[in-house]
Amino acid sequence: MTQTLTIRRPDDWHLHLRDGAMLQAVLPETARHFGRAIIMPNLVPPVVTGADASAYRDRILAALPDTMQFEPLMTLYLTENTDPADVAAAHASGLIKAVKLYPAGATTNSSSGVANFDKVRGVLETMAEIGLPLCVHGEVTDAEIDIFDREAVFIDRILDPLRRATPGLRVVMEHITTANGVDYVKSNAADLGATITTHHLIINRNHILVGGIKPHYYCLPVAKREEHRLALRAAATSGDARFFLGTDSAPHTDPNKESACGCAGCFTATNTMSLLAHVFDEDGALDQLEAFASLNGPAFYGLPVNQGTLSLTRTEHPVHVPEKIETGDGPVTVFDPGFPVHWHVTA
Ligand SMILES: NC(=O)N[C@@H](CC(=O)O)C(=O)O
Ligand SMILES: [Zn+2]
Ligand SMILES: [Zn+2]
Repeated sequence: MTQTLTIRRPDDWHLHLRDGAMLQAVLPETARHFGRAIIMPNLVPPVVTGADASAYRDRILAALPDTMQFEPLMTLYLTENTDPADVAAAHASGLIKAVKLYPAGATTNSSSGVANFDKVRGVLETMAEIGLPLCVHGEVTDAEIDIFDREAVFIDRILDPLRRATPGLRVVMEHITTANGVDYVKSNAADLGATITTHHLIINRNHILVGGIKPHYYCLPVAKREEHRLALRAAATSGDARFFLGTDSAPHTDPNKESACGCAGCFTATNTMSLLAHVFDEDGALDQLEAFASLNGPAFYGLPVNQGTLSLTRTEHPVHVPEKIETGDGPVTVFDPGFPVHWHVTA
């Protein structure tokens, strides 16, 4: 049976575009379907100042094919030396839409992140005053904390005290992976939101480890138990405006993933919208896909929804997705859900 769904053009509220040859190759994969994306600043070296963000934005727009329309929403990488005045100026000019907090050492390219939270208090207070959201990679890095507990411990030890110390600060918990994250968002007011990735709606930790290790399913925060995946699905498909799509599409070349010390990150830009339609269809929630992918994010960030629409059609034959995309840095494997997907992006 053929079935069609038309939604407002979606946005991606957490995206890694990288730079140079990788940027050139992955940008069209997102711009084909998405109107805007929050661009993660974890380049090497990171995007720290307004001047860095302006130059990176120019490189993104230069890499955008003429036939495509896409607006990069820039962010700054919070360091212990970040200048509140520079942040305020970059926000006032419209250049940046958020600041990103990486606990030092938590994930890919996070060595310049925050270790001593007292050092960023001034920036956070400025952000609360001007209404600029803080996007948070929510994992503690303490060696003695089990990697599967790092998100839950972060909420208790870092995030909740930080929010209490900075009233009015708007926070997005990025790529939540646990029921603890879902519950924490739900138990708070509208100044707290969360992004959920496509892959965390599909895989649990068994997918990574059972029957042989699957490097292309390894990302941070690492996928958790099935009960957590189900909590994420319930949140994403609920229509609750505090939950919205952030794919965390994070390209790494195959040699860097398929190695003795493989990089963290799943590349989902190519097939995210097909996968989401599949997931929402499976849960009988197709009518909530637009809220999750196209409406809730702009509402949180105080931006208008996109003009234009995206249509998806369910057909008898499954979608063909390339196994890899070629980049100037080497091949990048596209996330494979491990089941056939029948929802095609058709317009
Ligand atoms: N999610 C990941 O596993 N990796 C991201 C970093 C991040 O979002 O934590 C990356 O930049 O590769
Ligand atoms: Zn992260
Ligand atoms: Zn990310």
